[in-house]
Amino acid sequence: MEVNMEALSDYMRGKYRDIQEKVYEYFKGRPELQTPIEILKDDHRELCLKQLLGLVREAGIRPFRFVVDEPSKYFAILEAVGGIDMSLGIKMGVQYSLWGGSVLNLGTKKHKDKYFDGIDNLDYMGCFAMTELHHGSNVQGLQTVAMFDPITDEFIVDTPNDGAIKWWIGNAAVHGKFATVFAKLMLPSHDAKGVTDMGVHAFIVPIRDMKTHEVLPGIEIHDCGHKVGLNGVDNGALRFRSVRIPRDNLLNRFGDVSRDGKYTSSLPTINKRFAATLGELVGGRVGLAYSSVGVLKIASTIAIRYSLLRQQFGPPKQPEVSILDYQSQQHKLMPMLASTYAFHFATLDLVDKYSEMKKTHDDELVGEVHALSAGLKAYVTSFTAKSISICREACGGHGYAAVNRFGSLRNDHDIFQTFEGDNTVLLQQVAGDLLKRYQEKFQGGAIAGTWNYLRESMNAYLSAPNPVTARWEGEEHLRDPQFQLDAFRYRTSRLLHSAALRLRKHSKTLGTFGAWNRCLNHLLTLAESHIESVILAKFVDAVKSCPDESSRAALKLACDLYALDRIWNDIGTYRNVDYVAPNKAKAIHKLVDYLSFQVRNVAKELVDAFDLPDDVTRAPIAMQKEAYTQYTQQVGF
Ligand SMILES: Cc1cc2nc3c(=O)[nH]c(=O)nc-3n(C[C@H](O)[C@H](O)[C@H](O)COP(=O)(O)OP(=O)(O)OC[C@H]3O[C@@H](n4cnc5c(N)ncnc54)[C@H](O)[C@@H]3O)c2cc1C
Repeated sequence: MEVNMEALSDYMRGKYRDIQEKVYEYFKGRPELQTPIEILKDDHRELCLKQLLGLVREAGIRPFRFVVDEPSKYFAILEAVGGIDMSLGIKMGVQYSLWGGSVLNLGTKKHKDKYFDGIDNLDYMGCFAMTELHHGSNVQGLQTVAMFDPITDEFIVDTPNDGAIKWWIGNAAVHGKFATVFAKLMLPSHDAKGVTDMGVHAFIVPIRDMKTHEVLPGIEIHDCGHKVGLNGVDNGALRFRSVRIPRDNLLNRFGDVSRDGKYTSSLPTINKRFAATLGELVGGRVGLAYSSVGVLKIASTIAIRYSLLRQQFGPPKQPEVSILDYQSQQHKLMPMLASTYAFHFATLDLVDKYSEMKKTHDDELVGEVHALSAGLKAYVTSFTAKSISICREACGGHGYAAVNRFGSLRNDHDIFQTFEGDNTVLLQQVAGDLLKRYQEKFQGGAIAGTWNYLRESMNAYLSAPNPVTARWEGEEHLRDPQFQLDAFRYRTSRLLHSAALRLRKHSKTLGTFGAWNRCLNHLLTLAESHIESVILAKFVDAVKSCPDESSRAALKLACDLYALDRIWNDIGTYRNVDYVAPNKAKAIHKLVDYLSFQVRNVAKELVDAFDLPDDVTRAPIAMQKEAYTQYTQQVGF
């Protein structure tokens, strides 16, 4: 199959390739800003700061203005910067999406006026201090307090016990001047308790002197130390002892305190305010899902370029064959390549939806972006984390040389599964959301947006599988997107329906919490199944919309492989309920192997279309010219 490379690259490029190229060009021209393979933690942190300063002050790329106004552009910069050094991507994310984003999204005009320029030009380096030693995922369990003092018109921020020490806070150990601190807002009251807890709010707390950079009185900061990866980011732990901040430092978009100590909010309950506050922070998740695809592109590009080059064994008296010609290598790498494409389109769509949500604040879209960002972040980052190890192994011994990148990619990316919401916790939000929609459906309500498909597939599920189609095994049928989508959706509907029944049954004896835990693995499978369905639907659309015929054909191969590989991975489920008869299961398996072989034949083109220059992939074994020579030179020959 001949693929029109220009057309395919164009289709994949997206609107913001120019700014990504500007990032690549800048770092190409500044070799002293390249992160060396071996670097000490403290040097890495300083280098990472220099990289960020260079990007903003020298290259003139100012990401902050895009955080709210043009998020797609912001995420494109984030992806490119992450390709330079993932620590840089995360440091930039801490500065602009977390610290900056909290000021813009949780604060009001007075905060924007006061802090925007300093955050933008990096004079005001800042932190996002949510996690505590004892509480990460359970944000409502945070214990830091901010007590209002009506006499001085200030809040007094305190760490009441060791468990409440803020932990893991990016930019805190060395560079941060400010922190957005999440704390329980306490107001003095006239009842027996003497205080009222208004729930978790965000406050701007200066942590270092603007001129001397000394840590301010009442604040104690320690370094969280050397980490498994991302050592260019200075994560620190903070303790507050009666630190006074002006009342104005409360980020007061969702709740405010007046001069005389009265609390006002447009939202009626602590839970609603908490949900609104956390809801404003989904941008971080969108960014991680999107950047994780960027990492997967780099890892799969290195592994596939090398697998095309590398030759081992062959038929007797004939030249050796490329290792990508082995079925086992195709099995490791081709479904991964297909998934990378699938995730590319799904996360681009998420970014578009997020940008739209930021403009319209439409309620339906807000709900959709929340569930989708949680699901995609969890699903994609888990997949990428596993894939990097597969890539390393697929490249044999040379995959283990640090210069070929898999070690740092794996170590730096690993934590994507945990921060901005632990994946297991996020998937539960997706499952909870699906159950809510399910109940709404049975109460006669409408199912819209991403969940739309459940309307039909739930009905299909509730009637028995069709014994005739269960036997259809022709390639045309198996490659029909309708069959693939129906199969994915059938599985989700089945898991959803059975989860709802099981939860109802167990909650009678175990209560809601106990029943949820009893069904937890089932619920996680449900969430993953839903996300896979959403991803497939986006991929199918992307194939259809591709204007160039040859690119469309290559994408269709990848899409079919993505779909059938997933069905094959879960074939037990389909067989158990006779959705797929034995002959069909066998045909699916054969077709997955055949499609892997077909995708192998366009693997070079599919990888090239990611358009990652050699100075971004950087692994010598994956250079597009003279890879072996560059590799030997690397070690000194
Ligand atoms: C490098 C790094 C940088 C970070 N940067 C920041 C930062 O700048 N600011 C900030 O505020 N925080 C930051 N964090 C903290 C990060 O957000 C938290 O680590 C994350 O939210 C997870 O919380 P936890 O570590 O307490 O994990 P836990 O919640 O304790 O999770 C531990 C395990 O328990 C499981 N678990 C927890 N709850 C459930 C449940 N309900 N059901 C099933 N399983 C469950 C999880 O799946 C996980 O496997 C950072 C962390 C790291 C490591």
